[in-house]
Amino acid sequence: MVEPNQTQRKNAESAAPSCSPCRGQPIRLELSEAQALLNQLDGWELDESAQRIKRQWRMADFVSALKFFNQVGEIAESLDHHPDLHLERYRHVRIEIWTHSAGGLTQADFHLASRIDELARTLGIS
Ligand SMILES: C[C@H](O)[C@H](O)[C@H]1CNC2=NC(N)=NC(=O)C2=N1
Repeated sequence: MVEPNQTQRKNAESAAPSCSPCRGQPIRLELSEAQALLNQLDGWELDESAQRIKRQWRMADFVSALKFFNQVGEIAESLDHHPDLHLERYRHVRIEIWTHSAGGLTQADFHLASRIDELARTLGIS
């Protein structure tokens, strides 16, 4: 299958209802809704406040971690939804996602997380 280019992907994402919190009034999820969506992801968990989701990976090395973050950044830009990226102790990465404008979790966070999972699987780091 031919992969869509960045513009095609952006157009497709613009039509995706899961990204509406990025553009309109963000709808904050109830805890039970967030937990149900969390169950569909690989390795993500709620943080202590239950207002964010987070996942961590150990990369091969520092450069691999930076490359991973660059690719995550491209996904974030295409969705206009941006995660908090942490790189500590040489190769330990942690990503936290929440919707700033909602002060908590929305569907857009889970959509972004699933795209990051897809990338991680492609890179063989899941
Ligand atoms: C103007 C722009 O669309 C908004 O600031 C977007 C950008 N990326 C974002 N990312 C996240 N995680 N939450 C937001 O509320 C958010 N808002």
